[in-house]
Amino acid sequence: METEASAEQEASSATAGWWARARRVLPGGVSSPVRSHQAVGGTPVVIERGEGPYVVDVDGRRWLDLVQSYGAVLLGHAHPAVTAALAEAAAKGTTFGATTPGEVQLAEAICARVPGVEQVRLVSSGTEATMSALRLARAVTGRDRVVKFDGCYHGHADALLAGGGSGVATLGLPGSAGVPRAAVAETLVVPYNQVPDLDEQVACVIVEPVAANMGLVPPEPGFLAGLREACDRVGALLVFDEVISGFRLGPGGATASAGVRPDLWCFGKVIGGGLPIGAFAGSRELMGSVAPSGPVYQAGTLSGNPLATAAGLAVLRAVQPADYEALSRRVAALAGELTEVFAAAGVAAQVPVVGPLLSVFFTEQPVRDGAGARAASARRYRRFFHEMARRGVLLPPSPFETWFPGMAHDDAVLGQVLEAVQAAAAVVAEEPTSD
Ligand SMILES: Cc1ncc(COP(=O)(O)O)c(C=O)c1O
Ligand SMILES: N[C@H](C=O)CCC(=O)O
Repeated sequence: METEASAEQEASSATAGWWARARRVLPGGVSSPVRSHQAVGGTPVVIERGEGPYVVDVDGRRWLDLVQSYGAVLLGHAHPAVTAALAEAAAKGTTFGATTPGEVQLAEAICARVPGVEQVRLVSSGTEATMSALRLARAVTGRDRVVKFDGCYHGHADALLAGGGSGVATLGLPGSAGVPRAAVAETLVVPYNQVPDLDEQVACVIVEPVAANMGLVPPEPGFLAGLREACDRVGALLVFDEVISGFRLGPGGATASAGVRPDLWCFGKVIGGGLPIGAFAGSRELMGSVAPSGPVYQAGTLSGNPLATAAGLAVLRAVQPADYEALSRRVAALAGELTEVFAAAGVAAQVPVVGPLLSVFFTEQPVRDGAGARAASARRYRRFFHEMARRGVLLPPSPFETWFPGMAHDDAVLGQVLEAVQAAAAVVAEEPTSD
Protein backbone atom coordinates (compact mmCIF):
# COMPACT_ATOMS: atom_id res chain seq x y z
CA MET A 1 0.00 0.00 0.00
CA GLU A 2 3.03 2.28 0.47
CA THR A 3 3.12 4.75 -2.37
CA GLU A 4 5.18 7.72 -3.32
CA ALA A 5 1.96 9.54 -4.08
CA SER A 6 1.35 12.29 -1.56
CA ALA A 7 -0.94 15.26 -1.36
CA GLU A 8 1.80 16.88 0.71
CA GLN A 9 4.71 16.33 -1.66
CA GLU A 10 5.21 18.55 -4.65
CA ALA A 11 2.27 17.71 -6.85
CA SER A 12 3.07 16.19 -10.21
CA SER A 13 2.35 18.00 -13.41
CA ALA A 14 -1.30 17.36 -14.21
CA THR A 15 -2.38 18.00 -10.61
CA ALA A 16 -0.20 21.10 -10.35
CA GLY A 17 -1.53 22.39 -13.66
CA TRP A 18 -5.19 21.92 -12.77
CA TRP A 19 -4.67 23.32 -9.29
CA ALA A 20 -3.02 26.46 -10.70
CA ARG A 21 -5.90 26.91 -13.16
CA ALA A 22 -8.43 26.28 -10.39
CA ARG A 23 -6.89 28.97 -8.19
CA ARG A 24 -7.17 31.50 -10.98
CA VAL A 25 -10.90 31.09 -11.55
CA LEU A 26 -12.36 29.58 -8.33
CA PRO A 27 -11.98 31.40 -4.97
CA GLY A 28 -9.30 29.42 -3.11
CA GLY A 29 -9.29 26.96 -6.01
CA VAL A 30 -12.46 25.28 -4.80
CA SER A 31 -16.25 25.30 -4.91
CA SER A 32 -16.55 24.64 -1.14
CA PRO A 33 -13.94 25.75 1.43
CA VAL A 34 -12.89 22.55 3.26
CA ARG A 35 -11.57 21.07 0.00
CA SER A 36 -8.87 23.73 -0.20
CA HIS A 37 -6.70 21.93 2.42
CA GLN A 38 -6.38 25.10 4.48
CA ALA A 39 -6.40 23.02 7.68
CA VAL A 40 -3.76 20.52 6.59
CA GLY A 41 -1.73 22.32 3.91
CA GLY A 42 -0.40 20.81 0.69
CA THR A 43 -1.95 20.56 -2.73
CA PRO A 44 -5.37 18.90 -2.83
CA VAL A 45 -5.87 15.96 -5.18
CA VAL A 46 -7.67 16.83 -8.39
CA ILE A 47 -9.96 13.93 -9.16
CA GLU A 48 -10.54 12.44 -12.59
CA ARG A 49 -12.93 9.63 -11.65
CA GLY A 50 -14.10 7.33 -8.89
CA GLU A 51 -14.39 3.54 -8.67
CA GLY A 52 -16.16 2.12 -5.59
CA PRO A 53 -14.03 2.96 -2.55
CA TYR A 54 -11.29 4.54 -4.69
CA VAL A 55 -10.75 7.75 -6.59
CA VAL A 56 -8.24 8.26 -9.39
CA ASP A 57 -6.58 11.64 -9.73
CA VAL A 58 -5.63 13.51 -12.92
CA ASP A 59 -2.12 11.97 -12.72
CA GLY A 60 -3.57 8.47 -12.71
CA ARG A 61 -2.88 7.82 -9.02
CA ARG A 62 -5.45 5.67 -7.21
CA TRP A 63 -6.46 6.67 -3.69
CA LEU A 64 -8.52 4.84 -1.10
CA ASP A 65 -11.24 7.42 -0.47
CA LEU A 66 -12.77 7.84 2.99
CA VAL A 67 -14.41 11.17 2.11
CA GLN A 68 -16.99 9.79 -0.36
CA SER A 69 -18.19 13.32 -1.12
CA TYR A 70 -18.68 14.03 2.60
CA GLY A 71 -21.27 11.32 2.87
CA ALA A 72 -23.24 11.91 -0.33
CA VAL A 73 -21.99 8.60 -1.74
CA LEU A 74 -23.13 5.44 0.07
CA LEU A 75 -22.67 2.63 -2.47
CA GLY A 76 -19.21 3.73 -3.64
CA HIS A 77 -18.29 5.84 -6.64
CA ALA A 78 -19.89 5.17 -10.03
CA HIS A 79 -21.99 2.28 -8.73
CA PRO A 80 -23.69 0.55 -11.70
CA ALA A 81 -27.16 0.82 -10.13
CA VAL A 82 -26.75 4.58 -9.90
CA THR A 83 -25.12 5.17 -13.28
CA ALA A 84 -27.76 3.02 -15.02
CA ALA A 85 -30.60 4.89 -13.29
CA LEU A 86 -29.00 8.19 -14.29
CA ALA A 87 -28.55 7.18 -17.92
CA GLU A 88 -32.16 6.05 -18.12
CA ALA A 89 -33.45 9.25 -16.49
CA ALA A 90 -31.20 11.56 -18.54
CA ALA A 91 -32.39 10.00 -21.77
CA LYS A 92 -35.91 11.11 -20.88
CA GLY A 93 -34.97 14.72 -20.14
CA THR A 94 -33.19 16.40 -17.25
CA THR A 95 -35.80 18.77 -15.80
CA PHE A 96 -39.38 19.76 -16.57
CA GLY A 97 -40.67 22.07 -13.87
CA ALA A 98 -43.56 19.69 -13.28
CA THR A 99 -44.38 16.68 -11.13
CA THR A 100 -42.59 13.46 -12.10
CA PRO A 101 -43.08 9.86 -10.88
CA GLY A 102 -39.48 9.88 -9.58
CA GLU A 103 -40.09 12.57 -7.01
CA VAL A 104 -43.27 10.88 -5.81
CA GLN A 105 -41.43 7.56 -5.48
CA LEU A 106 -38.51 9.13 -3.61
CA ALA A 107 -40.87 10.88 -1.19
CA GLU A 108 -42.74 7.58 -0.71
CA ALA A 109 -39.45 5.78 -0.07
CA ILE A 110 -38.49 8.35 2.58
CA CYS A 111 -41.92 8.17 4.27
CA ALA A 112 -41.75 4.37 4.27
CA ARG A 113 -38.34 4.29 5.93
CA VAL A 114 -38.37 7.06 8.53
CA PRO A 115 -40.88 6.59 11.34
CA GLY A 116 -43.07 9.69 11.64
CA VAL A 117 -42.42 11.25 8.23
CA GLU A 118 -45.66 11.72 6.28
CA GLN A 119 -44.79 14.44 3.76
CA VAL A 120 -41.58 15.58 2.13
CA ARG A 121 -40.64 18.78 0.28
CA LEU A 122 -37.69 18.16 -2.03
CA VAL A 123 -35.11 20.94 -2.45
CA SER A 124 -31.65 21.08 -4.02
CA SER A 125 -29.27 21.12 -1.03
CA GLY A 126 -29.05 20.48 2.69
CA THR A 127 -28.72 24.22 3.22
CA GLU A 128 -32.10 24.83 1.59
CA ALA A 129 -33.59 22.06 3.70
CA THR A 130 -32.49 23.52 7.06
CA MET A 131 -33.27 27.09 6.01
CA SER A 132 -36.78 26.09 4.99
CA ALA A 133 -37.37 23.92 8.08
CA LEU A 134 -36.50 26.93 10.23
CA ARG A 135 -38.93 29.12 8.32
CA LEU A 136 -41.65 26.53 8.79
CA ALA A 137 -40.93 26.13 12.51
CA ARG A 138 -41.02 29.89 13.01
CA ALA A 139 -44.26 30.18 11.08
CA VAL A 140 -46.18 27.45 12.88
CA THR A 141 -45.04 28.49 16.36
CA GLY A 142 -45.26 32.23 15.73
CA ARG A 143 -41.88 32.56 17.47
CA ASP A 144 -38.46 33.70 16.22
CA ARG A 145 -35.80 32.14 18.44
CA VAL A 146 -33.78 29.17 17.25
CA VAL A 147 -31.47 27.06 19.39
CA LYS A 148 -28.51 25.31 17.78
CA PHE A 149 -25.49 23.50 19.12
CA ASP A 150 -21.88 24.64 19.04
CA GLY A 151 -19.99 22.59 16.46
CA CYS A 152 -23.08 21.41 14.60
CA TYR A 153 -23.24 22.50 10.97
CA HIS A 154 -26.51 22.99 9.15
CA GLY A 155 -25.31 24.52 5.90
CA HIS A 156 -24.77 28.18 5.18
CA ALA A 157 -28.15 29.88 5.63
CA ASP A 158 -27.60 33.19 7.46
CA ALA A 159 -29.56 32.29 10.59
CA LEU A 160 -27.50 29.13 11.14
CA LEU A 161 -24.02 30.55 10.58
CA ALA A 162 -23.19 30.81 14.26
CA GLY A 163 -21.08 28.36 16.25
CA GLY A 164 -20.80 26.29 13.10
CA GLY A 165 -18.81 23.12 12.58
CA SER A 166 -17.32 21.84 9.31
CA GLY A 167 -15.64 24.56 7.22
CA VAL A 168 -16.60 27.30 9.67
CA ALA A 169 -14.69 25.47 12.42
CA THR A 170 -11.90 24.48 10.03
CA LEU A 171 -11.26 28.14 9.19
CA GLY A 172 -11.65 29.12 12.87
CA LEU A 173 -14.49 31.55 12.09
CA PRO A 174 -17.16 32.65 14.60
CA GLY A 175 -19.65 32.78 11.71
CA SER A 176 -19.46 34.56 8.39
CA ALA A 177 -18.85 38.08 7.18
CA GLY A 178 -21.89 39.41 5.35
CA VAL A 179 -24.42 37.92 7.77
CA PRO A 180 -26.44 40.83 9.21
CA ARG A 181 -26.42 40.90 13.01
CA ALA A 182 -30.21 40.76 12.88
CA ALA A 183 -30.09 37.45 11.00
CA VAL A 184 -28.41 35.67 13.92
CA ALA A 185 -29.84 37.80 16.73
CA GLU A 186 -32.43 35.10 17.40
CA THR A 187 -29.98 32.20 17.11
CA LEU A 188 -28.86 30.85 20.46
CA VAL A 189 -25.76 28.62 20.42
CA VAL A 190 -25.40 26.11 23.26
CA PRO A 191 -23.02 23.19 24.00
CA TYR A 192 -23.73 19.79 22.40
CA ASN A 193 -24.75 16.99 24.73
CA GLN A 194 -26.30 19.36 27.27
CA VAL A 195 -30.06 19.83 27.30
CA PRO A 196 -30.61 23.61 27.37
CA ASP A 197 -33.19 25.44 29.44
CA LEU A 198 -35.79 26.60 26.94
CA ASP A 199 -38.45 29.25 27.27
CA GLU A 200 -41.64 30.14 25.39
CA GLN A 201 -39.73 32.32 22.91
CA VAL A 202 -38.10 29.33 21.24
CA ALA A 203 -39.52 28.28 17.88
CA CYS A 204 -37.27 25.27 17.46
CA VAL A 205 -34.19 23.40 18.51
CA ILE A 206 -32.17 22.16 15.54
CA VAL A 207 -29.63 19.41 16.13
CA GLU A 208 -27.50 16.89 14.30
CA PRO A 209 -28.74 13.82 16.20
CA VAL A 210 -25.29 12.37 15.58
CA ALA A 211 -22.90 15.30 15.33
CA ALA A 212 -20.62 14.76 12.35
CA ASN A 213 -19.31 18.22 11.51
CA MET A 214 -16.87 18.63 14.43
CA GLY A 215 -15.36 15.25 13.79
CA LEU A 216 -17.80 12.62 15.00
CA VAL A 217 -19.45 13.28 18.37
CA PRO A 218 -22.08 10.75 19.46
CA PRO A 219 -25.14 11.91 21.38
CA GLU A 220 -24.83 10.84 25.00
CA PRO A 221 -27.58 8.65 26.46
CA GLY A 222 -30.61 10.78 27.29
CA PHE A 223 -29.51 13.83 25.28
CA LEU A 224 -31.95 13.49 22.38
CA ALA A 225 -34.79 12.32 24.64
CA GLY A 226 -34.02 15.29 26.89
CA LEU A 227 -34.32 17.66 23.92
CA ARG A 228 -37.66 16.11 23.03
CA GLU A 229 -38.96 16.68 26.57
CA ALA A 230 -37.56 20.22 26.76
CA CYS A 231 -39.21 21.15 23.45
CA ASP A 232 -42.54 19.62 24.47
CA ARG A 233 -42.45 21.52 27.77
CA VAL A 234 -42.37 24.94 26.04
CA GLY A 235 -44.17 24.12 22.79
CA ALA A 236 -41.05 24.39 20.62
CA LEU A 237 -40.41 22.13 17.63
CA LEU A 238 -37.53 19.68 17.54
CA VAL A 239 -35.72 19.55 14.19
CA PHE A 240 -33.36 16.68 13.41
CA ASP A 241 -30.82 17.61 10.77
CA GLU A 242 -30.24 14.17 9.29
CA VAL A 243 -28.44 15.44 6.20
CA ILE A 244 -25.54 13.16 7.20
CA SER A 245 -27.17 10.54 9.44
CA GLY A 246 -30.26 9.98 7.27
CA PHE A 247 -30.11 6.72 5.28
CA ARG A 248 -26.49 6.26 6.39
CA LEU A 249 -26.91 4.91 9.91
CA GLY A 250 -29.70 2.69 8.62
CA PRO A 251 -32.95 3.05 6.64
CA GLY A 252 -34.54 5.07 9.48
CA GLY A 253 -31.46 7.18 10.22
CA ALA A 254 -30.85 8.50 13.72
CA THR A 255 -34.59 8.79 14.31
CA ALA A 256 -34.91 5.00 14.29
CA SER A 257 -31.65 4.27 16.09
CA ALA A 258 -32.22 6.84 18.87
CA GLY A 259 -35.91 6.03 19.25
CA VAL A 260 -36.68 9.76 19.51
CA ARG A 261 -39.01 11.45 17.01
CA PRO A 262 -38.49 15.06 16.06
CA ASP A 263 -41.22 17.27 14.59
CA LEU A 264 -39.28 18.11 11.45
CA TRP A 265 -36.49 16.37 9.57
CA CYS A 266 -33.85 17.66 7.16
CA PHE A 267 -32.27 15.29 4.67
CA GLY A 268 -29.73 15.52 1.87
CA LYS A 269 -26.63 13.68 0.63
CA VAL A 270 -27.57 9.95 0.38
CA ILE A 271 -31.10 10.65 -0.92
CA GLY A 272 -29.59 12.23 -4.04
CA GLY A 273 -27.21 9.35 -4.83
CA GLY A 274 -24.42 11.89 -5.33
CA LEU A 275 -26.49 14.53 -7.12
CA PRO A 276 -27.56 17.87 -5.62
CA ILE A 277 -30.57 17.36 -3.35
CA GLY A 278 -32.09 18.13 0.02
CA ALA A 279 -35.46 17.63 1.67
CA PHE A 280 -37.39 18.72 4.71
CA ALA A 281 -40.17 16.61 6.06
CA GLY A 282 -42.68 16.13 8.83
CA SER A 283 -46.22 15.19 9.68
CA ARG A 284 -48.96 15.91 7.14
CA GLU A 285 -50.32 18.51 9.54
CA LEU A 286 -47.05 20.47 9.87
CA MET A 287 -46.13 20.17 6.20
CA GLY A 288 -49.62 21.42 5.38
CA SER A 289 -48.31 24.89 6.21
CA VAL A 290 -45.91 24.78 3.26
CA ALA A 291 -46.98 26.62 0.08
CA PRO A 292 -49.17 26.04 -1.84
CA SER A 293 -51.05 24.14 0.90
CA GLY A 294 -50.23 26.83 3.44
CA PRO A 295 -48.62 30.24 3.95
CA VAL A 296 -44.91 29.26 4.29
CA TYR A 297 -43.34 30.09 0.94
CA GLN A 298 -40.71 27.74 -0.41
CA ALA A 299 -39.88 26.97 -4.04
CA GLY A 300 -37.16 25.85 -6.47
CA THR A 301 -36.80 25.56 -10.26
CA LEU A 302 -34.82 22.32 -9.97
CA SER A 303 -36.52 20.94 -6.85
CA GLY A 304 -37.42 17.27 -7.29
CA ASN A 305 -34.99 17.08 -10.18
CA PRO A 306 -35.47 13.83 -12.18
CA LEU A 307 -31.76 12.94 -12.21
CA ALA A 308 -31.30 13.46 -8.47
CA THR A 309 -34.47 11.56 -7.60
CA ALA A 310 -33.52 8.67 -9.92
CA ALA A 311 -30.04 8.39 -8.39
CA GLY A 312 -31.38 8.65 -4.85
CA LEU A 313 -34.05 6.03 -5.44
CA ALA A 314 -31.49 3.69 -6.96
CA VAL A 315 -29.42 3.94 -3.78
CA LEU A 316 -32.33 3.49 -1.36
CA ARG A 317 -33.55 0.47 -3.33
CA ALA A 318 -30.10 -1.10 -3.52
CA VAL A 319 -29.42 -1.19 0.23
CA GLN A 320 -31.09 -3.52 2.68
CA PRO A 321 -31.10 -3.24 6.47
CA ALA A 322 -28.62 -6.15 6.60
CA ASP A 323 -26.15 -4.18 4.46
CA TYR A 324 -26.16 -1.35 7.01
CA GLU A 325 -25.68 -3.81 9.84
CA ALA A 326 -22.77 -5.53 8.12
CA LEU A 327 -21.09 -2.20 7.31
CA SER A 328 -21.54 -0.98 10.88
CA ARG A 329 -19.94 -4.20 12.17
CA ARG A 330 -16.96 -3.76 9.83
CA VAL A 331 -16.50 -0.15 10.89
CA ALA A 332 -16.87 -0.92 14.61
CA ALA A 333 -14.15 -3.55 14.24
CA LEU A 334 -11.90 -1.05 12.44
CA ALA A 335 -12.48 1.60 15.13
CA GLY A 336 -11.52 -0.92 17.83
CA GLU A 337 -8.35 -1.83 15.95
CA LEU A 338 -7.41 1.81 15.42
CA THR A 339 -7.82 2.49 19.14
CA GLU A 340 -5.43 -0.39 19.87
CA VAL A 341 -2.93 0.77 17.25
CA PHE A 342 -2.79 4.31 18.66
CA ALA A 343 -2.48 3.01 22.22
CA ALA A 344 0.37 0.69 21.22
CA ALA A 345 2.13 3.59 19.48
CA GLY A 346 1.73 5.78 22.58
CA VAL A 347 -0.52 8.26 20.76
CA ALA A 348 -3.37 9.75 22.80
CA ALA A 349 -6.35 9.32 20.48
CA GLN A 350 -10.10 8.87 20.50
CA VAL A 351 -11.86 6.93 17.76
CA PRO A 352 -15.61 7.60 18.11
CA VAL A 353 -17.87 5.38 16.03
CA VAL A 354 -21.63 5.47 15.39
CA GLY A 355 -22.93 2.90 12.91
CA PRO A 356 -20.74 3.30 9.83
CA LEU A 357 -19.42 6.75 10.83
CA LEU A 358 -16.09 7.27 12.56
CA SER A 359 -13.36 9.85 13.04
CA VAL A 360 -10.12 10.34 14.96
CA PHE A 361 -9.37 13.01 17.59
CA PHE A 362 -5.85 13.31 18.94
CA THR A 363 -6.63 13.90 22.59
CA GLU A 364 -6.67 11.98 25.86
CA GLN A 365 -10.26 12.97 26.63
CA PRO A 366 -13.39 11.54 25.00
CA VAL A 367 -14.91 14.38 22.96
CA ARG A 368 -18.49 15.33 23.85
CA ASP A 369 -18.89 18.81 22.36
CA GLY A 370 -17.42 21.54 20.17
CA ALA A 371 -14.99 22.75 22.86
CA GLY A 372 -13.62 19.22 23.23
CA ALA A 373 -13.25 18.86 19.45
CA ARG A 374 -11.35 22.15 19.22
CA ALA A 375 -9.08 21.12 22.11
CA ALA A 376 -7.83 18.03 20.25
CA SER A 377 -4.48 18.35 18.51
CA ALA A 378 -4.96 19.87 15.05
CA ARG A 379 -1.21 19.61 14.52
CA ARG A 380 -1.24 15.84 14.97
CA TYR A 381 -4.27 15.52 12.68
CA ARG A 382 -2.39 17.46 10.02
CA ARG A 383 0.57 15.08 10.29
CA PHE A 384 -1.71 12.06 10.33
CA PHE A 385 -3.57 13.27 7.25
CA HIS A 386 -0.33 13.50 5.25
CA GLU A 387 1.06 10.21 6.58
CA MET A 388 -2.15 8.51 5.44
CA ALA A 389 -1.97 10.28 2.09
CA ARG A 390 1.63 9.06 1.66
CA ARG A 391 0.15 5.57 1.97
CA GLY A 392 -2.60 6.22 -0.54
CA VAL A 393 -5.49 6.89 1.86
CA LEU A 394 -7.52 10.10 1.52
CA LEU A 395 -8.98 11.33 4.80
CA PRO A 396 -11.11 14.47 5.12
CA PRO A 397 -8.67 17.41 5.09
CA SER A 398 -9.86 18.72 8.46
CA PRO A 399 -10.27 17.24 11.95
CA PHE A 400 -13.78 18.78 11.97
CA GLU A 401 -15.14 16.28 9.46
CA THR A 402 -16.16 12.64 9.65
CA TRP A 403 -14.93 9.57 7.74
CA PHE A 404 -17.45 7.93 5.44
CA PRO A 405 -16.63 4.29 4.73
CA GLY A 406 -19.56 2.97 2.68
CA MET A 407 -20.93 -0.20 1.17
CA ALA A 408 -17.90 -0.53 -1.14
CA HIS A 409 -15.46 -0.55 1.79
CA ASP A 410 -15.25 -4.28 2.41
CA ASP A 411 -12.96 -6.04 4.87
CA ALA A 412 -10.04 -5.99 2.44
CA VAL A 413 -10.35 -2.25 1.85
CA LEU A 414 -10.69 -1.49 5.56
CA GLY A 415 -7.66 -3.75 6.09
CA GLN A 416 -5.69 -1.37 3.87
CA VAL A 417 -6.84 1.54 6.04
CA LEU A 418 -5.67 -0.33 9.15
CA GLU A 419 -2.26 -1.04 7.61
CA ALA A 420 -1.84 2.62 6.72
CA VAL A 421 -2.80 3.71 10.24
CA GLN A 422 -0.35 1.21 11.75
CA ALA A 423 2.47 2.89 9.85
CA ALA A 424 1.18 6.46 10.29
CA ALA A 425 0.66 6.14 14.07
CA ALA A 426 4.38 5.64 14.67
CA VAL A 427 5.12 8.92 12.89
CA VAL A 428 2.31 10.81 14.63
CA ALA A 429 3.79 9.70 17.96
CA GLU A 430 6.85 11.84 17.15
CA GLU A 431 4.74 14.92 16.38
CA PRO A 432 4.26 17.50 19.18
CA THR A 433 0.61 18.01 20.12
CA SER A 434 0.56 21.81 19.70
CA ASP A 435 2.06 24.34 17.26
C1 LIG B 1 -25.67 18.07 8.95
C2 LIG B 1 -25.63 18.93 7.74
N1 LIG B 1 -26.64 19.77 7.50
C3 LIG B 1 -26.68 20.54 6.41
C4 LIG B 1 -25.65 20.52 5.50
C5 LIG B 1 -25.73 21.40 4.29
O1 LIG B 1 -25.89 20.61 3.15
P1 LIG B 1 -25.42 21.14 1.72
O2 LIG B 1 -23.93 21.18 1.74
O3 LIG B 1 -25.98 20.14 0.76
O4 LIG B 1 -26.00 22.50 1.55
C6 LIG B 1 -24.55 19.67 5.70
C7 LIG B 1 -23.41 19.59 4.78
O5 LIG B 1 -22.99 20.43 4.13
C8 LIG B 1 -24.55 18.86 6.84
O6 LIG B 1 -23.55 18.03 7.10
N1 LIG C 1 -19.08 18.93 6.42
C1 LIG C 1 -19.64 19.46 5.20
C2 LIG C 1 -20.94 18.78 4.96
O1 LIG C 1 -21.29 17.82 5.56
C3 LIG C 1 -18.67 19.24 4.10
C4 LIG C 1 -19.16 19.68 2.75
C5 LIG C 1 -18.43 20.89 2.30
O2 LIG C 1 -18.44 21.91 3.00
O3 LIG C 1 -17.83 20.82 1.21
